[in-house]
Amino acid sequence: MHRKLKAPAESPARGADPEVRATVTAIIDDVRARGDDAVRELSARFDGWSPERFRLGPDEVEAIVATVPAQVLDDIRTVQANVRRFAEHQRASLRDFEVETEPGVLLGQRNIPVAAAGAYVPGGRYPLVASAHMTIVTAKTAGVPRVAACTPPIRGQVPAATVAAMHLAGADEIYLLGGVQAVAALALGTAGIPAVDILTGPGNAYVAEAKRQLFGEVGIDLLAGPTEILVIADAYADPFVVAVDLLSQAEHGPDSPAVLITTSADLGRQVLDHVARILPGMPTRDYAAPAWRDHGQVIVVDDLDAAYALADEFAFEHVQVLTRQPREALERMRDYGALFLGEGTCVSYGDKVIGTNHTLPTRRGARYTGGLWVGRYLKTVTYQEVVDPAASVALGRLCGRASRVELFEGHARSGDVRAAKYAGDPLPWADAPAEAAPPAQVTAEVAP
Ligand SMILES: NC(=O)c1ccc[n+]([C@@H]2O[C@H](COP(=O)([O-])OP(=O)(O)OC[C@H]3O[C@@H](n4cnc5c(N)ncnc54)[C@H](O)[C@@H]3O)[C@@H](O)[C@H]2O)c1
Ligand SMILES: [Zn+2]
Repeated sequence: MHRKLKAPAESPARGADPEVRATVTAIIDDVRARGDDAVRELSARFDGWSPERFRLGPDEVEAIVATVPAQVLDDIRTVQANVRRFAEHQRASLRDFEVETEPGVLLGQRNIPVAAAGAYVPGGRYPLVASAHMTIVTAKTAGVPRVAACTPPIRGQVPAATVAAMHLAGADEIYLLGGVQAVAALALGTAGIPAVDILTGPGNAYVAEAKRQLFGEVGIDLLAGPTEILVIADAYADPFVVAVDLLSQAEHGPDSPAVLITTSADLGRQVLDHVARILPGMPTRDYAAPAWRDHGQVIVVDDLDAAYALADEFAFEHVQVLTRQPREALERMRDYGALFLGEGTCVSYGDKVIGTNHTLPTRRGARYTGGLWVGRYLKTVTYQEVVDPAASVALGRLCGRASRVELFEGHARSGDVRAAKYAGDPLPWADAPAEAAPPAQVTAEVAP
């Protein structure tokens, strides 16, 4: 049982809205057909930006980095070190291995970095400096040799701190280009922007939909669309902190939902009061106010069991747990992009500084994936070798029988020839090809 102290004005978005889907298809088709000419026109139309070249040369990068204050550069280095350290631990958790599963049978696994990754760094509303760390540092930690990074100009201006972060993260190519046209160019390749093998990074609904439509022709990390926050709080939580944290994510954009699930109706009411008081004075209220009005919710539940169960149904990108025993959520919850345990941390730490990746699944993608991590830039591939002829004979006979059950005579013969070569098994089909009987299908009558 639960009741809503504040219901959303709009039901939560699931999947792309048809207008976004159609716009994105048209842009991708245009880039596919006309390459760089289309990219230039689209960038002019959506971002008022159509330079001779979208790629920044080394001198331009150097000049832009030189305009960034030293403290900002220092902080970028500190945060990138945090992201790199965590990514290195993740990399170390992935092993290449080879096992002898039976005498003479060697099976192995290797993790191979993709050759080229595209890193999308959002910048429509805010210069998302931190996204550069998340995609580029992580790709480089995985060992990706070529990382091509894109970010849009912001209202015709070069986002200098973002470019500095891209450069310090180790991007091999930096393009001032955003939106669907950037994603399509990276995925499909143009004369000026060579294609990549995987596209990664967060973005608005258009960018996320573009990745969805291009998936297959190019790899993607996950659909990391408009940010979501869900707070689980009991009577122990500080309602002021809860209100501040909910609004911290509502400011991402008017389509960013913020949801509180609480066991305390009293806390819920206090949070609503604080929000009403703080929101009008927020410099980012143009985004945060409609986000809260249309997508904000405060839900009261009977107990924490109900809170965890309901939170799993939301399967939100960020889940912050402000309860007496926050670590309990580790055992109790299944569906979230990232968990933030206790008052000592918050989603903003994850977004900006702490070192876990902020590129996370939205719109219930957390049911089937976690966020971006070093493993996304690696392909886990397998190999095999049989070094004992006796083992190949046993496998060859097994393969012959197993393949004939499936009526795959050609597959069966690859097993037969090895059993013949190493153990002298007869090859009736080779000696008398015309007389070989067709295999009998294994079927059963099923009573109606
Ligand atoms: N899920 C995550 O991990 C995560 C992390 C950080 C940020 N985000 C999200 O990233 C998003 C960033 O969005 P943003 O808009 O600021 O930057 P963005 O870079 O994603 O998108 C800006 C681009 O969108 C294109 N665009 C805008 N309106 C368009 C239209 N009507 N038709 C076609 N193209 C259009 C423009 O080309 C522009 O360059 C936010 O929604 C934020 O919540 C998500
Ligand atoms: Zn955020």
